[in-house]
Amino acid sequence: MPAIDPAHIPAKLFPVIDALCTTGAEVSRIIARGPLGQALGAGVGENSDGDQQKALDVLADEMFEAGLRGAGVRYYASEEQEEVLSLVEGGTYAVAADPLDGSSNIDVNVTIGTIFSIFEAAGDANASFLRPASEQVAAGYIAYGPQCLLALTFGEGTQLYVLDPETGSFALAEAKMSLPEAAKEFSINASNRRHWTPPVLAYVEENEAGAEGAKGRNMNFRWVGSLVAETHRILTRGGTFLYPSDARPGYESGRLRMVYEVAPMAFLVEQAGGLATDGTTPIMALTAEKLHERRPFVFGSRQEVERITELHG
Ligand SMILES: O=P(O)(O)OC[C@H]1O[C@](O)(COP(=O)(O)O)[C@@H](O)[C@@H]1O
Ligand SMILES: [Mg+2]
Ligand SMILES: [Mg+2]
Repeated sequence: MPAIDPAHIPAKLFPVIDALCTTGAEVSRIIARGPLGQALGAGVGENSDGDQQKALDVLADEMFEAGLRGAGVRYYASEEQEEVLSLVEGGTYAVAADPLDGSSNIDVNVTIGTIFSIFEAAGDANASFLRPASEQVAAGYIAYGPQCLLALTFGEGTQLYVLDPETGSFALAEAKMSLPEAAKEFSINASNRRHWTPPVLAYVEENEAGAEGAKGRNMNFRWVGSLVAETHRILTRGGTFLYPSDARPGYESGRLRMVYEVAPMAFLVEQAGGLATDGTTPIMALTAEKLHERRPFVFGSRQEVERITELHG
């Protein structure tokens, strides 16, 4: 039995998507065993961005690399690897991944995930990924939460699948996700308030003023610390997410990485009817210049993202 219902997946891409799902289901089983298995949240080193690596970051990276190699993928770029890995000579696709997103939540049983972006392989390893986000042929995330979910796009809407624990295969739950145009919730790491730029502070203050302010309605606040969980909530019931640039050293372009976090999430969000920008410019119009480069990231309900752009004007 394939690891995902093939009905809505382009045939050419099916082996790659099936490998991502097979691996995702295995990662999900390891996470579900938690402390009964190996110490998933233990620190084991540092990645090229200087982030601490947890045991599960490294394990998930190895598992996705092996799965994609088995599916004939040409190039694999990962948050956990300094350089692009060449997997299978002559392979058609290049896959970038954040194998384990939300590492700080591994030990506390809060939703974590895997994010991936797929391009057709280009002339060389780096050129396969350093290109406009609009050239992605597919993107998705797997959310390891109360349910194990997969959101997936091929540029014709965003599909939602759920891993059926009875069969071990992802089944279609929603053929076309639709992100509400108006938002009732916003998400930003509020502990960085003193470092924000004036437009970001102005947006948050508008939300805080609620019904008594210019906005004329109340906004609720949420911060999980897992981009995958945050994106899934916003795709489901609307909202906005901001990880802007701020005045901390090293945060000139925010925290999130363009190639394997920002670009794939932007593709999924826009295909569900939302907007995704760096504060002003649509992410899908941007091109990464370096594999691990960061980008300020703002996405979510259309009306809110437009308001944030206006405040930056
Ligand atoms: O530490 P902060 O500022 O809350 O940042 C949280 C953000 O960092 C991330 O955890 C980065 O991802 P990784 O766990 O893959 O490094 C995002 O999932 C999340 O949105
Ligand atoms: Mg991440
Ligand atoms: Mg990660």
